[in-house]
Amino acid sequence: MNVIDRIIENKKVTLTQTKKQKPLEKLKEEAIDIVSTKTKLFRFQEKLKNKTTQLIAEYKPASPSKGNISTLKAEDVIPIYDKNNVDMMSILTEETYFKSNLKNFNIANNLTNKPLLRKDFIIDEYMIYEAAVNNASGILLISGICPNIEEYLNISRNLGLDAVVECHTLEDIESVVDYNPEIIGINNRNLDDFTINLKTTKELKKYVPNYLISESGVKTIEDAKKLKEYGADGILIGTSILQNNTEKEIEKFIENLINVLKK
Ligand SMILES: O=C(O)c1ccccc1NCC(=O)[C@H](O)[C@H](O)COP(=O)(O)O
Repeated sequence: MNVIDRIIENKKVTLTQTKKQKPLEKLKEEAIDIVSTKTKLFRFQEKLKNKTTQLIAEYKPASPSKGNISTLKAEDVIPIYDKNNVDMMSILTEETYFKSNLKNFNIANNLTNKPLLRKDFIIDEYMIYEAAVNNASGILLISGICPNIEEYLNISRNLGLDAVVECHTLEDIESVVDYNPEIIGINNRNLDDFTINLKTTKELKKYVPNYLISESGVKTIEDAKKLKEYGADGILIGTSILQNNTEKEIEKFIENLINVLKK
């Protein structure tokens, strides 16, 4: 079994337990209540309308491809992202391989007003309602992993959540384009072998009908500049930000990223 299959199997088990504590119908009611009081919906799209490339900084303490990345806690990292003016944030909520969780998502929500993406492997509508209840602005739906992109896109839209539909190949895009996804995330990382190729964004840009977020594999400021030149509306970066050891180094890296993306 490869890592992705193991993540999904694991998620099925934890979801069964979570649903016992709070059944879907109850969660749906809570989500609908919360959404009805929200003044701002679809905040990712709102940001992506900007002419400059948006920086989405990710909180990701570990990953299957890198192992442990950072020992910094969400409460240390989110204020650094917030005060250094990243545009949006992505918070991993997968526990086993990425060592983060919904608790970190809530910590982030308490420490910033910026739009937050719930980054996880969404395999059940339950997880979308959970994102809404936890005040997410967006969720990730991965082509080839999400069981029903069309239905889940519609659930997200009804909840005022932006769905980033992640694709890695032209076939992935072709399989979702008829559902008119507002945002496509082009993953530069191949999830079968974890190799990175930033040109994936360049090659697939012309097939993306609306907004494009380029995900993964930015190591240097030069890499971010390239993705901007390829036409990304937003760039999602995790590892290379968090591999910096000190607050000062993280700040400097973000400042340099923003300088190239906002030029
Ligand atoms: O990052 C991984 O190793 C990984 C492995 C398997 C599935 C997903 C994975 N990453 C999820 C992501 O989408 C990235 O965290 C995100 O795009 C940021 O990437 P990076 O800047 O390379 O950390």
